[in-house]
Amino acid sequence: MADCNSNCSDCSQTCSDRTAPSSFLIQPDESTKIKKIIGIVSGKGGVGKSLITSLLASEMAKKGYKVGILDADITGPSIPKYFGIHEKAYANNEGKIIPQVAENGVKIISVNLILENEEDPVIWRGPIIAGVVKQFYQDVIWDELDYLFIDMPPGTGDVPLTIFQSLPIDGIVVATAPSDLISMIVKKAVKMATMMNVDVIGAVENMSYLKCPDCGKEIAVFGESKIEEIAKNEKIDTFSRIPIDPEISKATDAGRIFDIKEDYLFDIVDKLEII
Ligand SMILES: Nc1ncnc2c1ncn2[C@@H]1O[C@H](COP(=O)(O)OP(=O)(O)OP(=O)(O)O)[C@@H](O)[C@H]1O
Repeated sequence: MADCNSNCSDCSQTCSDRTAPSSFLIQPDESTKIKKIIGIVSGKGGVGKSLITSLLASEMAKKGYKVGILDADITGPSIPKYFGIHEKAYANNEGKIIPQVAENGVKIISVNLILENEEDPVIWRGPIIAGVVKQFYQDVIWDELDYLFIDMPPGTGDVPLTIFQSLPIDGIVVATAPSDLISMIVKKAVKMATMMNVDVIGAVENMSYLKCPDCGKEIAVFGESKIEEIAKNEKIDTFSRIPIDPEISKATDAGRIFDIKEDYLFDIVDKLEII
């Protein structure tokens, strides 16, 4: 503009500087270089989002990538337990947080690594929780990562919204389970991502079936799989199914999720390599 004095506070013109939407994106520490940030979302808690996050991270680490997990499920953190981590994260001289590193090399930050007692409940209001998640991105020394997976809080509320607005998320993986209720709520999560201009990389149906150990027949314990229908309706081109597998509960209870041999998520993993 011809008569612009660069001081918007004493100018009433409606120029492009004033109308351009301001970005809420936050920056990580200057030593941090993250190539891809992937959120794992679910419309509803209890579908196995943390399991899917842990399996994806472990598969990518197995392929030789540098991987981190930011456990943003602040009120229900399960990631450290799945990787057998009980030590605390600590701060360096500059007050930056050093994440814990699992046996398979995956770097992890979670509220459970900073609470005095991992059984203590987190009774914080939304803005405080969102602030902690932002700190886990800004103030953690992640160094160089090929993939940072974010175990998002369930639902489409205040905290997931803040994460979508503040972190440069490259794509999401949607966690679901074979139930009508969950399928309906999944659509909300997908719509939220679309409204935030975030790509949906794929969907995973957890507890999709149980394989009979004697005859190999697939039993639809929680009802027939809905994943193909969801993928078609929501135009998601990649999906995987995880069965109910006693090896999974054994591995998570033992803190050794990286011992799971079956690559149930290979379709999603392949896609993550090319996005
Ligand atoms: N497919 C599965 N087979 C066997 N056990 C499973 C399976 N999925 C989840 N589990 C077990 O259920 C428990 C809860 O899983 P997980 O933490 O992933 O889900 P959640 O925290 O309830 O859900 P979300 O992370 O979506 O809020 C874990 O102990 C896990 O081992």
